[in-house]
Amino acid sequence: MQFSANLGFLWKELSLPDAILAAKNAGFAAVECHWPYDVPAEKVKAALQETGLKMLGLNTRRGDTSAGDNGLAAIPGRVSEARAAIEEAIAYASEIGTPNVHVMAGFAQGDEARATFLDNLHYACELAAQSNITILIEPLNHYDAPGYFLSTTQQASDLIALVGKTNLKLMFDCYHVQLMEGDLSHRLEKLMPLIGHIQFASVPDRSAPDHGEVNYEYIFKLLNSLSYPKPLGAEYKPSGDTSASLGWMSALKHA
Ligand SMILES: O=C(O)C(=O)[C@@H](O)CO
Ligand SMILES: [Mg+2]
Repeated sequence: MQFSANLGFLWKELSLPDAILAAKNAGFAAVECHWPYDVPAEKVKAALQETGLKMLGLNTRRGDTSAGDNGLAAIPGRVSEARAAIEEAIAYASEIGTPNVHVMAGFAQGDEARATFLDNLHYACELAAQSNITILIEPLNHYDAPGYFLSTTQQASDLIALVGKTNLKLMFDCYHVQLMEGDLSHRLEKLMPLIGHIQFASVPDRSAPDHGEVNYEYIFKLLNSLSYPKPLGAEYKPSGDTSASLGWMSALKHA
């Protein structure tokens, strides 16, 4: 198994370029991040080149977080902001060689939100295809993100079918899926053709994946048996120093 360090949570105290170096030194095969926009893309690109790591994914900007925004793409009346965020994310990803962009839906419910999300996803997929980029959508759990538009894998599968683009995939975050739906093994097997990236953390406390209600040794063995080819995203919140939280890596690498 190979792992991707999610630098939105790991080595958060370091600048993004330094966090990339730390991930390399700790033995990660790749990195991913949340919102890299405060760092010029050339600096991130230089760190990726120096380490030989790929940045597997990044997110669209969330909007005005001080006003509570958590994404824009499903919010009726904010289409031009949502599309600007999509354009910015695709341009940044394309500059640093990132293959996936997670388009964040935001807090909204109902038919108008769904229609808005579908239109914006269509727009994002067409634009991303020009740079060979995949668009990801990620169901988030109701405890951390109450009222978020996208909360289940069923909803995500329906949206992917409706948009009908081969570069629209599911971000299967085991942490969120376990909290909302459980049945991880069957869901991973069933949804494998739709999955663009997988993330993990302990459940329910979202820290290192060496305790809690999910047995990741079992899950990673299953992914191996399904020949899942990509690094798995370690997106957890270390309870202290990131480097001291990595005991799980050697234990799970050979799952
Ligand atoms: O919270 C998560 O899980 C993520 O993957 C973020 O990128 C989006 O909030
Ligand atoms: Mg996630």
